[in-house]
Amino acid sequence: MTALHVLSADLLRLCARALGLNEDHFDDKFDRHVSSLVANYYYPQMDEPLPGQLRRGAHTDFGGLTVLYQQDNAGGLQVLQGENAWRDVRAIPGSFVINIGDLMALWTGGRWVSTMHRVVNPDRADTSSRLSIPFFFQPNHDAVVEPLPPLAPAPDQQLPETVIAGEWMAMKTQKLFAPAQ
Ligand SMILES: O=C(O)CCC(=O)C(=O)O
Ligand SMILES: [Fe+2]
Repeated sequence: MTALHVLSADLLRLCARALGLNEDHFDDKFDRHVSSLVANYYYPQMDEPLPGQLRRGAHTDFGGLTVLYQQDNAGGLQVLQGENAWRDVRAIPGSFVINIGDLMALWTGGRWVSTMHRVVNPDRADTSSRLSIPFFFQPNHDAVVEPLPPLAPAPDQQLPETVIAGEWMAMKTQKLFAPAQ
């Protein structure tokens, strides 16, 4: 957990530099970060999935950045490229996948995209399980998140103007666990 935090903090400094900011720009937004390390275990699919059922439905991650380990050679993770092209993200041994989360997207006025991703079902003959371990690097609960000057929201983005990080994450979590309509 410490190593993941150190890595994420390094990535955040790189993000700040890439945005033309001082590298410590995000420090006071993450000095009481509420990050989590999660293990996703996907059971072997012995029965045929229901129509439209995925191993993991399409979503964006809620927070700042995600550092994702996925089990070597398991496959299944896909990211949305453009409007409707899903692209496989193969596991490269010894590497992590880094996702931009909703709050980082908001900081950049939508110029950096909060990656829509999903996990598709294996072939019917493939009854292996799958493991992934994301580290969700989440800002302080009370961090105010809004587009960084001079990054006004890009006109084609449907992003809120400003959010409190904790409120945003609570709202997204509630939606995630809400019964299907
Ligand atoms: O299992 C994966 O590769 C992705 C997991 C994921 O997207 C998540 O936990 O938010
Ligand atoms: Fe995710």
